[in-house]
Amino acid sequence: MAEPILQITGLEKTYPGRGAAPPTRALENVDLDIRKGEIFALLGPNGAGKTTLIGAVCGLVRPTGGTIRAFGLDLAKDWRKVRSRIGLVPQEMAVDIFDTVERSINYSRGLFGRPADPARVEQILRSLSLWDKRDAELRMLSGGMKRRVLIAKALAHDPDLLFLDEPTAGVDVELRRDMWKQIDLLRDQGVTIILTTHYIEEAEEMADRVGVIDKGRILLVDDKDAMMKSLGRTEAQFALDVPLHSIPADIARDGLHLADNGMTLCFRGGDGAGGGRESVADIAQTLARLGIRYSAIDIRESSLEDIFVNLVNERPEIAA
Ligand SMILES: Nc1ncnc2c1ncn2[C@@H]1O[C@H](COP(=O)(O)OP(=O)(O)OP(=O)(O)O)[C@@H](O)[C@H]1O
Repeated sequence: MAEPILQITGLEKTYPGRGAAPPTRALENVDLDIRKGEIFALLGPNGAGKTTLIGAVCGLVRPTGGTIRAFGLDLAKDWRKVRSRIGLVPQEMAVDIFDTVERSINYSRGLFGRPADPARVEQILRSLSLWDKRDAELRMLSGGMKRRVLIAKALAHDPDLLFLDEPTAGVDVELRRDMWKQIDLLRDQGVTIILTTHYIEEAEEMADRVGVIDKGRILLVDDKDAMMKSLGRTEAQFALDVPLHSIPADIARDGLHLADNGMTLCFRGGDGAGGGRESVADIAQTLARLGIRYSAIDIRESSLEDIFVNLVNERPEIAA
């Protein structure tokens, strides 16, 4: 197999403690390979280490251990070459706010050694609906427009690897749609994309692979579809007409319990590949045969969000 576009091995980051605060081990022995051209979603709760991981690859955070290789180069040795091929859309703007939109995009392009290319810059600005604002000072822009500028700045030097840190947190629907259009376009151009998101449905829709990180450790990395198949579950709730005091032996199985004082029969099980639905059909038929009536069945397949929450919650605490 071709060498991954990004190869992270044994990455460690411990932030030193300040005053009475102890040091924080933000990344613990992180191994991660990113394939060329994929969209990889990194999911994790607040403080999991997502921004630290991105920061380490983008040179904003100095790792305390491990190695990072990108494009076949060692980041520690060929820092400039590697960084010139990486784009980063950070969570917040940390730029000269008196600059104009166009100047700041041109600056970003020049920063990574790309020759001036007004046509390309115009294309980027137009694709993000920023062309009309090109002469506006950044400080005059709305929050949403600032986010668009951050994306434009990250794209200005045509990176091969793009990081988006919480790209759609707090943005309006229109910007979110534009953002995903952009990401689709970039994917078609062969750009590799790594994003962190709290909107798990977006990862579900867009990502090829998903990694779950919690407390500085990677818990799981898998193809999204495979993950949803192997960890997905079917959930069903039967709203009973008359309460049951116990589960009849004929339908007894793992994942079945009563709730609402016996008024709801709940099932959770299956394999995310249809097995759960068969069980639900079987339960429904048996209830009918036993003359146990119900007014409704509420059935749903678990989402990536459920899988993520379960993974993070089920993880045993690591002894300090
Ligand atoms: N500069 C810093 N100094 C000390 N501790 C830090 C620093 N930056 C982050 N941390 C700590 O490192 C841990 C990981 O933080 P990080 O920002 O990487 O998490 P995250 O997954 O990006 O969280 P969020 O989803 O809230 O952005 C947290 O415990 C955080 O408090």
